[in-house]
Amino acid sequence: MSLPKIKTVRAYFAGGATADKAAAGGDYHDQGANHWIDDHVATPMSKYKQYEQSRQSFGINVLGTLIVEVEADNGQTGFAITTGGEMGCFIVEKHLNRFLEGRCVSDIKLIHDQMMNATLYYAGSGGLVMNTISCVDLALWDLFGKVTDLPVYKLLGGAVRDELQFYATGARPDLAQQMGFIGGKMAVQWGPHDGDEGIRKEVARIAHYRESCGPDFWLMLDCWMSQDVNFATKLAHACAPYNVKWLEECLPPQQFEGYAQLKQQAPQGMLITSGEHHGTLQSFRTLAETGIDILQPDVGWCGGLTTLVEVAALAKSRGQLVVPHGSSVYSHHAVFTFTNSPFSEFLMTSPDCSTLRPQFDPLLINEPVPVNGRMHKSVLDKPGFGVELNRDGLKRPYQH
Ligand SMILES: C[C@H](O)[C@H](O)[C@@H](O)[C@@H](O)C(=O)O
Ligand SMILES: [Mg+2]
Repeated sequence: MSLPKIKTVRAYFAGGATADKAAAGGDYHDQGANHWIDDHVATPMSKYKQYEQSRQSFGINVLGTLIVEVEADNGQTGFAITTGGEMGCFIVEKHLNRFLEGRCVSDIKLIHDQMMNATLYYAGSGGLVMNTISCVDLALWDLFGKVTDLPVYKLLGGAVRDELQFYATGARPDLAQQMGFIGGKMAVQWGPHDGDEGIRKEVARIAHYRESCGPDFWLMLDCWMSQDVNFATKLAHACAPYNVKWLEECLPPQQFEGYAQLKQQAPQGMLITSGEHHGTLQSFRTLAETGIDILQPDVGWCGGLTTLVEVAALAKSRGQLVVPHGSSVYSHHAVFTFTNSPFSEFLMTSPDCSTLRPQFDPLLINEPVPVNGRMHKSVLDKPGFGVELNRDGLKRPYQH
């Protein structure tokens, strides 16, 4: 089978700080008003009163969505979206394009290695540049699937299970349970600056949902880098009587020693997890060595599908789980092929968690959502990642 070459790459953005209104999509924090995802979620900025109520107030949604489209010389195209916006467009069109154009559509790993090494001098181990590289990598996998007429999960070696089960992230674990999810993860709302009263408030909320959801429904807390080891340890022990399954991302990404300490100090049986804001295989190796239980890379932020596959193998070698941060079809295809990913995340993007809105709505056409908390592999049986791009309102700020 002679494969086409890559003719060009184009980068667009939607939403973000230069847009006149919230646009959601890949930057799913870029929501309108009165949305659970921006309602007093604890963050490292919460100690500053003016930034305590809303993450948008400190700029969580300034980047907006980056859309990368790769066109082959036979006219077929692949695309992907992530958090990255206009600045990501510059990196794609003015730097990364040189590693793609002229290459065979199957040269995904070579292109990935060159993008990672060529940006080392300004990328560090995560953030905008890693998001951008991830988006290019995902677009290349989508194109490869379109050209070979295969879904990405089959390109990766095929499914190890017929059905995937999901927990839901949102403000209403009770509604998630009614929708058939296996668990509900809530965003922590209080942090170290709130002291023991903050812990009491978190525990009261957990106690309420334990009461309404019964003894076995999974309840988790997502701490979004907002804590220190002492607060996280105290919160973990205070929540233990309510069978909280895991505490997630208690500390900033670089505090590897803190994660190791927290894992040691956490109650027996409670899982400690992190990873969504880590990038590069090397960072995940260091994170895995802290001994935490679940690695949670975001495939649109960690280095792409090429990196996610490597992280999953690393975790598997250590008996650790890899449960990617919610990233819709971009992680579903991978998770179906990982033996150490027994479940995955569905992130509620409806404002009150009462409906199953696709995570990257409105940018992905035919974006699937779990039915009764599950998804059969056949849902993904379309070429590439199986979604099409809604081009309304996209802007291409740079050409090359
Ligand atoms: C709910 C959390 O605060 C984040 O908004 C969420 O995107 C992420 O941490 C998650 O695990 O879903
Ligand atoms: Mg999280």
